[in-house]
Amino acid sequence: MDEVSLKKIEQGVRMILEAIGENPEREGLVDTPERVAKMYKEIFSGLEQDPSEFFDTIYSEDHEELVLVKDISFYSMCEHHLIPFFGKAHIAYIPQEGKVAGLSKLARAVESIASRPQLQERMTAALADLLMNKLNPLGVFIMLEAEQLCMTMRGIKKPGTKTITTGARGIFKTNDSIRSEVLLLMKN
Ligand SMILES: Nc1nc2c(ncn2[C@@H]2O[C@H](COP(=O)(O)OP(=O)(O)OP(=O)(O)O)[C@@H](O)[C@H]2O)c(=O)[nH]1
Ligand SMILES: [Zn+2]
Repeated sequence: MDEVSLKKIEQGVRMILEAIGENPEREGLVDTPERVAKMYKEIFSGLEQDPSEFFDTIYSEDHEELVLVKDISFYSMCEHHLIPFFGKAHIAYIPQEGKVAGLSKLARAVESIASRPQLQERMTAALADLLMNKLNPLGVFIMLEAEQLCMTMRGIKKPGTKTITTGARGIFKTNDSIRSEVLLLMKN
């Protein structure tokens, strides 16, 4: 995000503050537009990234069994209301042809795909498709569990509700016992 874009955000935030009846020049708020612009640059940084690059280096490892990284925490921004949804991502795949990703790259992909205006379903599918494309595994299974603040702190106001989304590809779509196994491991 360049200087011009940051200034645009600052102007927008100043207008919002005025519109809600606040004084953007008062001491506590005077630096707020600049802070918010910096914050947006950070939390939307995924828009300037291509998460597929995290999988340009893959390892050759003779492991054709399940790999599961669970409880990857994430924060994203609901694109309908621009307030956060946040929770945990669980990522499972079964490599084939010895193609294995560095484990941290799975968490980097979550971070990058979360760091843009998002919907939980799209984020889930994007992770599943990314791993299918880059690793060509036997299958991928993604689960995201999140609290959507637009449902809990405003609107219908149902604190404690959680949204769970899954994305199954390859063998996880066709083989019930492998799917059950991964679901059990994710929920334990
Ligand atoms: N499917 C899906 N819906 C989402 C997600 N995040 C927010 N929403 C929903 O997007 C919808 C937007 O509905 P609108 O009627 O356009 O907006 P609204 O008047 O603010 O709706 P309420 O939230 O019901 O007050 C709401 O039902 C939200 O719960 C998401 O990640 N996935
Ligand atoms: Zn929302």
